[in-house]
Amino acid sequence: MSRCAAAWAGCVAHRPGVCASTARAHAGVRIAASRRIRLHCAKQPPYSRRPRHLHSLTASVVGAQQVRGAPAVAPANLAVFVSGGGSNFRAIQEACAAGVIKGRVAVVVTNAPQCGGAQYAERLGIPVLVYPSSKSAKGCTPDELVAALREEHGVDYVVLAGYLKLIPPQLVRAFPRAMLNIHPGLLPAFGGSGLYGLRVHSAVITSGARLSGPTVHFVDEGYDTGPILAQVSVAVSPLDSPQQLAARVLAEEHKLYPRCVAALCEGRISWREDGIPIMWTAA
Ligand SMILES: Nc1nc2c(c(=O)[nH]1)N[C@@H](CN(C=O)c1ccc(C(=O)N[C@@H](CCC(=O)O)C(=O)O)cc1)CN2
Ligand SMILES: NCC(=O)N[C@@H]1O[C@H](COP(=O)([O-])[O-])[C@@H](O)[C@H]1O
Repeated sequence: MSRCAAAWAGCVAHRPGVCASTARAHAGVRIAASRRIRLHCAKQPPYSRRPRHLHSLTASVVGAQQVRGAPAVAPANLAVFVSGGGSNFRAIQEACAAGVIKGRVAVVVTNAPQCGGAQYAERLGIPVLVYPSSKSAKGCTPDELVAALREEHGVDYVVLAGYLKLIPPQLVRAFPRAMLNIHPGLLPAFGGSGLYGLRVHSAVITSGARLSGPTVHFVDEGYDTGPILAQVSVAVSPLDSPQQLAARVLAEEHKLYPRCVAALCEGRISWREDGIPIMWTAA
């Protein structure tokens, strides 16, 4: 077994062999009824870099008449990164199962194989990879992780959901404008190294701020410095405990994140010339 395959086997937290890769048929699809979706069509990434599940926008002809309708595209393959309880992962998984997100969770990545998110993935039969390696768990190298996500699992988009380690530059570069994170504060405030989980809520309360809330942003090489996609505000009382504020913010996360991932999978995000993303809703 090659080092890489061995690494893949080694970095599969629960069992070797994973191969849900995707021989997804690209049935001929209908031309998008662009009039139905007010999509500000910014420059799309070059065809070769467009997510595979959006490649197959070809016309299908029924009889003599060309049929026009919403594009029937294959569901996007998602990689979800977790470190803790996994409630955001669960919200995304449930939204995929309900058809709210046109995607499927193809693989989960964690630095903590015993965490609640990884255990939930195992119960659903979703492969779990370990990144990075730690004293207690052998994981992938950055290059092995990129190869596993791209080649083994055919991942189109990466979704960080309570993941607490730095995503390496190799992975950031491999998924341009295709990797999201959710932060439990209103970036750019209350973000960056050392600010995660309850620490964010403690800092907000200590500051006396009266508003907080989740931020969904694209991921770049720094902690919480990528372009912001969406935010929701939550009232803060000076009498709040960090746990009370965390619960209110988390409830909004579970609504906001699936909406953002759905927009990403449906191509309903365009980009301002200066690199600010804009999320559009279907008409
Ligand atoms: N390249 C990127 N990687 C990650 C990002 C990102 O924006 N770019 N976001 C984080 C998630 N996050 C906030 O949303 C975050 C997570 C963790 C930390 C942090 O300070 N971590 C500690 C280690 C914590 C631990 O091991 O328990 C640290 O690095 O010292 C800050 C922000 C995910 N990755
Ligand atoms: N900076 C990263 C960070 O603090 N992420 C936060 O960790 C929690 C994970 O909960 P979950 O594991 O139940 O989804 C969520 O509140 C998420 O915003």
